[in-house]
Amino acid sequence: MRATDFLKNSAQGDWDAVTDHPFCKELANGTLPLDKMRWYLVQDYKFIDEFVRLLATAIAHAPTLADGVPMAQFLGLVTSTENTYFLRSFAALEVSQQEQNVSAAPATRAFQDLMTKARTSGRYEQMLAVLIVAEWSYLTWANRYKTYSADLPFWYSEWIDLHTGEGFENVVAHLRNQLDDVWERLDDHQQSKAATMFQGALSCERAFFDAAFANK
Ligand SMILES: Cc1ncc(CN)c(N)n1
Repeated sequence: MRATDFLKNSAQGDWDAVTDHPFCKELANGTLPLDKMRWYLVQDYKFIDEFVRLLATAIAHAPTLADGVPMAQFLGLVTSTENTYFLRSFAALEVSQQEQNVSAAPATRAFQDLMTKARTSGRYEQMLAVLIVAEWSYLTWANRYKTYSADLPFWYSEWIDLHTGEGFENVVAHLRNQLDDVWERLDDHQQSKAATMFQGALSCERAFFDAAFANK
């Protein structure tokens, strides 16, 4: 079995909760209350700040240029198309700079701390474990909803678009292949640390959606 399938299976309850969350269902059918989306966008932009640092560090730890290039291209997308999606959504939903400047919520802080831990671990497999959870879980939920209605507002529809499609499928496949490849060369201790990082990230994803759905 692939290491990444083994890791997912080891946290199936959280995986199912994240990839079939009511927050995503309401986002996709356009019934998500705008205040919940505003909360999510403000807090997720804080998530992105630390995510970009983690991805950049993983690129620096990639064994070869060929291993790093797909991640570098993805970093380019996150810091261009995805970044402007946030800025356009803040403007359209009238989220002022002051509202964007609120502190990170506990669920956001916990996720930032986990990403910082992975980033400063010096261990490629731990960085990959967090990146894989973040992108594979989003690909899985977003794939459920890619045939959304044509009148869905862009702040909902483009969030699905950013997490579906061939390019994003390839990013997730690449990240998974990277971890699957290094896994067999890790000792038990290193595998266990990476598994803890994977499970911790999934638990953070679940808490983040729960907090956004409860709007707190
Ligand atoms: C919390 C969270 N997790 C994952 C993603 C995927 N890009 C995100 N934007 N935010």
